[in-house]
Amino acid sequence: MILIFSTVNLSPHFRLQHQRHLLHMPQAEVYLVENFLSGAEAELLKQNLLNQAGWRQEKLKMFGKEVEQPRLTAWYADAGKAYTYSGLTWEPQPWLPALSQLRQKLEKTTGAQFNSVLLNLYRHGQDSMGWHADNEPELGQNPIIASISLGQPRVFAFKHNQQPELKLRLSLESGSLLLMAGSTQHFWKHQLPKSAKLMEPRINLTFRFIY
Ligand SMILES: O=C(O)CCC(=O)C(=O)O
Ligand SMILES: [Fe+2]
Repeated sequence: MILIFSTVNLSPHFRLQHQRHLLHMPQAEVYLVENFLSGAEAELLKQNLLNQAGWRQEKLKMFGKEVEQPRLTAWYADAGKAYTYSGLTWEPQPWLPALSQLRQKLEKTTGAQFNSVLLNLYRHGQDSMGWHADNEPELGQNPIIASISLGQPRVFAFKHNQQPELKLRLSLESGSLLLMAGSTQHFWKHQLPKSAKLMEPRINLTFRFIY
């Protein structure tokens, strides 16, 4: 089988400029751009999205019981792109102007294309996301996931699927861009753990390309 994903390649320029692969992550291609947005831009965007995004509290079926997801979510995408995630199928909302602008900036910086964005709102330290890989079939073989963080810095963790000693924790600061590419989703899982500390809200945006 030949898979061609030419439209979503990262530009060589981005690869060179942001050569900082996170330390010791074999079989992954991960980049961190700490100041993708300035502090002021990130704060403005956070307020805008807190007020304007169509936040929803989704329920999931776990062992036959309905439980609320420990975060709020919103999903924006080009028309006709539905997405199945954790057993839920999302019908996209049309892009907010602030999100279109951010997509343009991201596409210009990375050379990759994105047609959807999942927003997560972690209201406080008890909101979280469990271990998973972004490996749904509609994301293609080696997806490029661009993750932008706004507001409260939170710990983000990676662990390797087969080698438990390979793990890494980093703090995702407001305005940062974490980019996962290549074979990352095949070999690593990631999570956003709960924190016992008192925490302000954080918004995370993961831009994706849905086939
Ligand atoms: O909030 C984060 O930083 C992670 C979000 C995430 O992993 C996802 O939406 O798939
Ligand atoms: Fe993820």
